[in-house]
Amino acid sequence: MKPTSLDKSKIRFLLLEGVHQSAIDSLNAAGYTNIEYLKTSLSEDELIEKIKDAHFVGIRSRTQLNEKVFASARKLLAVGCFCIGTNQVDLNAALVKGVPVFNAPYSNTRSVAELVIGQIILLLRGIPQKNAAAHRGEWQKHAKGSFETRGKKLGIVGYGNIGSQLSVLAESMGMKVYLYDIITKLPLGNAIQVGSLKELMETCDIISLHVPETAQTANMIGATEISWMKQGSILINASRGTVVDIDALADSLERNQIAGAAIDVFPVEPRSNDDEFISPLRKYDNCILTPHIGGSTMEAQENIGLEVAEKLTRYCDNGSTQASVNFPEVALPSHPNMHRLLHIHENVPGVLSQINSLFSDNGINIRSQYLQTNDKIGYVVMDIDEEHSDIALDKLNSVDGTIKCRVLW
Ligand SMILES: NC(=O)C1=CN([C@@H]2O[C@H](COP(=O)(O)OP(=O)(O)OC[C@H]3O[C@@H](n4cnc5c(N)ncnc54)[C@H](O)[C@@H]3O)[C@@H](O)[C@H]2O)C=CC1
Ligand SMILES: O=C(O)CCC(=O)C(=O)O
Repeated sequence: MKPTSLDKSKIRFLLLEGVHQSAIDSLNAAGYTNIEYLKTSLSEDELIEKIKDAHFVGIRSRTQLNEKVFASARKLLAVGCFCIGTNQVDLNAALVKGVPVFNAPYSNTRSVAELVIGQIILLLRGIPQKNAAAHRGEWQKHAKGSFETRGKKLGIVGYGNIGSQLSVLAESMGMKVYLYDIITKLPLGNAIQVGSLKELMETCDIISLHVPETAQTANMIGATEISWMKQGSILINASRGTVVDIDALADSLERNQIAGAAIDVFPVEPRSNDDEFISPLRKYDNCILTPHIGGSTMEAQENIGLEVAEKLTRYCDNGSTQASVNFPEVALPSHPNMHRLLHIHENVPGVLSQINSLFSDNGINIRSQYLQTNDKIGYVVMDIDEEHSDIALDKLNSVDGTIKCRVLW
């Protein structure tokens, strides 16, 4: 097998936040062994230092890849988010630097949905309080405030991959499912889409949040929205910490307006397992607090490791950007016996014609050409004969608006 243009042993991966061993195994199997593996995330300063030499960086939800960090990422080719959410990455800063970002949009969705089902059962039975009391030596044997899930109304905010799976699981236990989403959805089973968040919050016994972190979802559930909830209802958040105003939730628990809550994600989360978790919710026994582990099962983490490592490998070996969250998507066939040029450029008029003229002026025959653009950048891939590779790369680097350029063989 011929090597790729960059010697694989020199391609450096920085994997943070203890991504699953399956990612390392997959990269090794593809010939990538230059891997720095850390169990924790890094502070901005540490990250700026480490990322300087990395061609690929793999993170989970804690590592913040902002514009300042990208500015020092001189060699960075791509980012792998070993999770669903990509809000921790400045996707635009990555884009304009010519760095595609990949994630794993499905692998942990079932794990989150299952956790929420468990939380609903526990909260409806008042188990968190009874459990805490038993640990203190108290015996609270009574049925007051304990309910079955059957017949209860579950309101799902954000009916995507997680919300819709939760819907199916909840219906199988006899719950009535309502949903609110900014997009008209095909409700699964007998679920009913309602027209407003207010209607959902006023109707349901349990509200579970499954929206991404966006400008629109920031503090989406504040004091006003919580005041719409029925007396004795339940709030669950396994989406992002920015979605719920924690002080407003604490106030509602303090006043016993809602019967309980389960919160997996927080506006500020400890950077490592050695740091203290600080939250006003700690004092409420009827609030299940989990350390952002909605998607943390062995099955999900193993699958995520494989999925994202494969996406990074495919981009490195073949140039394919399929399923990237920020980049023009180009799905590429293999390129046996040819050299492949990857050119990322600012999306301004005339780049392609400049490339084509430079190539024709220099007798470079383009065997195949693929182009995709978005509003900011263009990504053109060309397969050419080996003998023209050096001159072609040289010419491509002289094209106005070039952001990044490399060759694969
Ligand atoms: N706790 C954990 O460990 C995990 C948390 N997550 C979080 O869960 C989120 C949801 O995941 P998926 O279901 O896979 O995402 P998804 O993209 O499949 O679904 C999100 C849904 O929310 C809807 N939505 C967006 N903005 C909205 C708004 N303002 N109001 C109402 N609906 C809105 C979208 O239309 C979409 O249907 C992720 O973005 C991630 O932040 C994901 C995995 C694990
Ligand atoms: O496992 C993680 O670190 C984060 C999981 C998550 O929140 C996600 O997949 O979006």
